[in-house]
Amino acid sequence: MSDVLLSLKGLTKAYPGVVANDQVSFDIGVGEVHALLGENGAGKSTLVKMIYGLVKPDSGEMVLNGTPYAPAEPRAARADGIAMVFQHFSLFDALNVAENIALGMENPPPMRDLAARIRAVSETYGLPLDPYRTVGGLSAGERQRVEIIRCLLQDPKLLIMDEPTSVLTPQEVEILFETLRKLKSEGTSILYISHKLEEIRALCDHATILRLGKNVGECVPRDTSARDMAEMMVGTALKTPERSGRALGPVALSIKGLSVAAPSAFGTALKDVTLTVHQGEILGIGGVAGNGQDELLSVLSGEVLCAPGEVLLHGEAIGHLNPIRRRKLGVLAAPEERLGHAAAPDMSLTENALLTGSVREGLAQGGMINWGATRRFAQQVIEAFDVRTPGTENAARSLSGGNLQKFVIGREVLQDPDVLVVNQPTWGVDAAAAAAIRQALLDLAAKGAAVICISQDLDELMEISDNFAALNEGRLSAPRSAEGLSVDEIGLMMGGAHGMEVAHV
Ligand SMILES: Nc1ncnc2c1ncn2[C@@H]1O[C@H](COP(=O)(O)OP(=O)(O)OP(=O)(O)O)[C@@H](O)[C@H]1O
Repeated sequence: MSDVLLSLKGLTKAYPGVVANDQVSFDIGVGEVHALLGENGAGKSTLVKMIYGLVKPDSGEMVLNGTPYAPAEPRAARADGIAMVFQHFSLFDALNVAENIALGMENPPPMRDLAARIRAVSETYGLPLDPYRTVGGLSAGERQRVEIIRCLLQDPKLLIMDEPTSVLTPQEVEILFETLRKLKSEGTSILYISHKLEEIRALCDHATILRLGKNVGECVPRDTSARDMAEMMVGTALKTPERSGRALGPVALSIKGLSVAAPSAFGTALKDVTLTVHQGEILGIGGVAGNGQDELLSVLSGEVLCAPGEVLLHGEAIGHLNPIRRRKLGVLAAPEERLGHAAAPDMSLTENALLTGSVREGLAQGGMINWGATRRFAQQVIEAFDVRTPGTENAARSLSGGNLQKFVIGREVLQDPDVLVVNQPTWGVDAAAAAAIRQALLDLAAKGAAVICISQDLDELMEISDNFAALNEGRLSAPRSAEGLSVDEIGLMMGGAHGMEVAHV
């Protein structure tokens, strides 16, 4: 094996009710792309937060380049050559790229010099980016480039990436991988967290697998099948979602020629959207993030209102009805942003269950909340969707990303919707849980519900959809039967790579 850059020895970190990392040890080599795999809640984020100085281990030690390493804060980690690109970007929409990058620097150089350095790094690493563009106008992939370039300006020895490809198109993933391969060839090590096992097989030299906070094995991804890796994470054999033959019923929900102005300066206007979904149908809607997905969900859920006849439910006009009134009629939605939109981070799971469940589950009557029933409903969601948490009174914020996602989807599915609209239902969810969520959507459709599944995961859409349409700059393509649709055809429906340039590394 190559020289060791970072050695983790017996790292342990406990939270109330759960040992997030239990005696985790492994080495990351110089110039190695090392994958960190594990189910939701296995402890991956906790581990990288310890490396990046955001969380202090209860016990154990780290050795960086032969020297004891115990960063008290991220600034210390950065000074020692550790950089991290987070799942959620922390950028200011109203500022330009260079200004955003300057904000994160201890001693930013004059703007012109910084812009020149950004240009140089972006050219060297094949990540085209104009330093003077306003961040609010950038696609998700371009925003990620800002974060990556911010890291590369520090000349890191170890770059940590948490789920970097979940916001990218297939073309953008290729560009990112070229960049990472170049970094590796220069001796930079990369610690790479992802649930996308085929991507790990294509990119990573080595993988460490965590289960319930423990290191349960290592493998060479190239020589291990995705299925075997998934089974190592879960400890049992994996089930592939099964779709039973379903006959589609009458039209459940429809929109005809709907145009809606952009909700904010950086939002997307919906343009002449026409959509029909039948009872028993899963309509998959693909597209690159930021092409009107949130806006479409808001129009369907009732967060954004329109003229009554612009949205029809079983032929009845509902465009003017707010989310509560639509819920009463059976139109439920689970938005993409789980912390802050789908769930209130500081509220308990019980309180979050009440937020969307009160109407259909009868949890509040005559102005009084029935907390017993609410708790039972939250518990039911936890059990049915295998949400790993100590209990219903835990704050939504304390759940790992994937577990909160399971809660958010489960909470809607269990309310027996007539029409369910979901956006990125398995975002950040591990393979086994993603399969369970997809199966739940298929089962719901099999019972006669109409499901609209907005997602950037094309494999997911192909696995569960009956019909497929793509959103591109607020326009929805005509739907096509998902059966036999090729990736190239889908790419064309999505409008290509959204102004992306091919990397010239
Ligand atoms: N701040 C916290 N307070 C309480 N519990 C926490 C906290 N952070 C993490 N945990 C718990 O520690 C465990 C490990 O969580 P972690 O976020 O590290 O998992 P993960 O492998 O990154 O999961 P995912 O793939 O879903 O992001 C989980 O059970 C989680 O609920």
